[in-house]
Amino acid sequence: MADTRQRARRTEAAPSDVVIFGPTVRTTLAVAATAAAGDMFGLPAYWASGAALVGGIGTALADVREGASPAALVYRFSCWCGSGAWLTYALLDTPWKLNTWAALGVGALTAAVLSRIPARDGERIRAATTSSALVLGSNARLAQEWEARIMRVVHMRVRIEEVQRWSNGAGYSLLVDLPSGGATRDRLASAESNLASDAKLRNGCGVEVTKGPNRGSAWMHVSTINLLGEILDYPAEYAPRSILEPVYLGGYRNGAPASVPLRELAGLITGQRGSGKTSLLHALTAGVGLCTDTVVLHIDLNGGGMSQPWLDAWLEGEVDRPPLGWAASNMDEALLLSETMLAIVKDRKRSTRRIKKQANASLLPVSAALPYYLIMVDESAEAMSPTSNDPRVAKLRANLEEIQRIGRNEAVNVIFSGLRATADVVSPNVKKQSGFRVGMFVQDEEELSYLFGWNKGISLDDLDGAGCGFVQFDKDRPRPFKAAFLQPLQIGEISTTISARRTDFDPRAIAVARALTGDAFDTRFDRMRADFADPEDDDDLDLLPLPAPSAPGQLPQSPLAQAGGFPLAWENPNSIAAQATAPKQVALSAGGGEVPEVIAAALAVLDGLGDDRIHSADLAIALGTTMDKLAAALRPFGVTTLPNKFVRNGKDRRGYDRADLTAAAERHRNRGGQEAVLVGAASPTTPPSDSPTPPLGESPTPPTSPGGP
Ligand SMILES: Nc1ncnc2c1ncn2[C@@H]1O[C@H](COP(=O)(O)OP(=O)(O)OP(=O)(O)O)[C@@H](O)[C@H]1O
Repeated sequence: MADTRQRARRTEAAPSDVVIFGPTVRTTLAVAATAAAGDMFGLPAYWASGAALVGGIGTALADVREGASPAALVYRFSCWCGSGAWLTYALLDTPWKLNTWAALGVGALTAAVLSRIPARDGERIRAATTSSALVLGSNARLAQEWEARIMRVVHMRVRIEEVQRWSNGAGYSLLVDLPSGGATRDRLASAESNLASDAKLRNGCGVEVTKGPNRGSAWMHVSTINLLGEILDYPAEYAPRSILEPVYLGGYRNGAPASVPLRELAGLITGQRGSGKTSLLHALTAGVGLCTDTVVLHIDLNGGGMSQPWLDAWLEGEVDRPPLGWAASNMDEALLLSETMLAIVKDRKRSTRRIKKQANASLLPVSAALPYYLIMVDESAEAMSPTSNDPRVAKLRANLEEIQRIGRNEAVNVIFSGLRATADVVSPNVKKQSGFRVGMFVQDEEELSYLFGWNKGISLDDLDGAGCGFVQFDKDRPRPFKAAFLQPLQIGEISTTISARRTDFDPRAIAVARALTGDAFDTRFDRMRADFADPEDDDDLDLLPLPAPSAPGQLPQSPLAQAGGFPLAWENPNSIAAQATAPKQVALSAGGGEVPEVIAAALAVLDGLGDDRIHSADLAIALGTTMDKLAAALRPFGVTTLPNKFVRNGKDRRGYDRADLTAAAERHRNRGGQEAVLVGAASPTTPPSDSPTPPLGESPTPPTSPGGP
């Protein structure tokens, strides 16, 4: 179909005979007229040779600059030499002889016949463009400009076969035909950065070279508007899917979705602190968790930050089970998890032979009844460091590496995430086994080289701060991308969706786990609850400072919008308009005065929403705290969640009622702030009643910037 279209365009654009022969006839008449006039006025013959030589050299230089093909260059130079030679001869003798005019006629005919050679140069570029006359002109110019640029920078005489403008307006792609003689795509790719600088692209924009339709061709993607500086919201569309489909990570510069085929590819994610690794792990947890044939397991030995937001709704009793099949936040639990999963992989190798045979598949067919397990390991240094002296670390590392090595077919996969790809964080084996690699933003280009190898031509200038990175699949070149961003409120939403519909460990895996661990497998959720829940008896909770809601001016502004209303243009992987899921911005109503700050803030949130009820998760997010802490802060004032769930935004959950909050404020006023005094007395850190209380979520010292420019 595409071929047919292209052929049709070529036919449309083919120059007519009039177009080809016209210039030849005009040039011949001009040469004849010059000869006649020169003869009449006695013009010396050397003027003719000199003018022809200068004209020939000038045309050849212009052709080289514009990247004309060698054949076209030789043709045009020969035309100048032929005309010059004839004119010189005619002026030396006389043009008024039959043989002399006949020689000019033969020369003109030869030139006309061969004139298709240079015409083909323009033809192929015109053929590559769309039918719009306006676009045709600019695309042809663009093609010529890049042919000349590649000649100048890479010394390759390429042909641009096709120009495709991106529908989001942020750049274009060029189909490059490499010259014969063994020129490789890699040579072109290694000059990506040089080409971007020659083209004077804006900061954050760049050139990317990817595979073309054959080995002698390449696609060159040129971004002219920096989409990586934009926030890309995770799509608010949670339809059930399968791990056999690629999992959505974010977007490439041209707005196309960046997705990873995780059924068979193990992964490694690196990036300095604050680069957006955890956010990317959230996107992966969401993408894999929403599949109906998967179970996600987390290991995070550095405080469990990766798992916490996913477990909050379950810890608050909003759902009956966690969205994660297992989450380990300490070494003992991680060891138990890794040993269990290793035993499951080994058992699957034996027990699933018949299933594979029946399905006539070499790869284990996964389903809700026989799920795929993904183990995600955050902060790998704690879990995996080959230089650690702790024998438990060595054991955990050995287990996870073995699972990664042998678990592909059996559908048990591992993704590691760490600060660096150096041997002190992950062993070289993990790097080798990981067919899916991500290098998030770093300050030092060397860090990317540890992961992707040296001399890959990738440059930090291609990235634009936290959330940006390079992604590589197998041996493909690393490509810049922007990870999709999940706000805590959206994690809460997705976690309840996953909890409600995810599959569970298959019966055979449960039997293996029980045989290995005894009760420990069945009681893992109890331990998770103990590890991840907030302490119940924290008397300071009601004194938590209230958050200062961000004013709209503090929200990140789209540079595209600033630049003149250019529409934000990330393609939605599900072709469904993504909805922004940022927490609602609310203004604190005045009059906290005698009313406890937490009650005043909750009422302000309801005012902002224009509603009388709010789900606990939504209120906690709006106040920048957890549901546990919020419940504990409201309890002393007699405010608890309503006994029954209610529906908001299509979700049926528990939450708070405005009437309870107003009644609490009233009671508090009438009692002269008695509850606060009682609660506050428990803590020596209680501020005096007349000192201004900092807002909930705001720390006494301002948090430092998360790194990255
Ligand atoms: N995809 C993204 N889009 C926009 N901003 C992002 C994105 N990812 C991260 N950020 C910003 O960067 C901050 C740090 O992100 P994150 O916590 O994921 O980094 P990290 O690499 O895991 O850091 P650490 O190692 O310290 O935990 C976030 O709070 C957010 O402000």
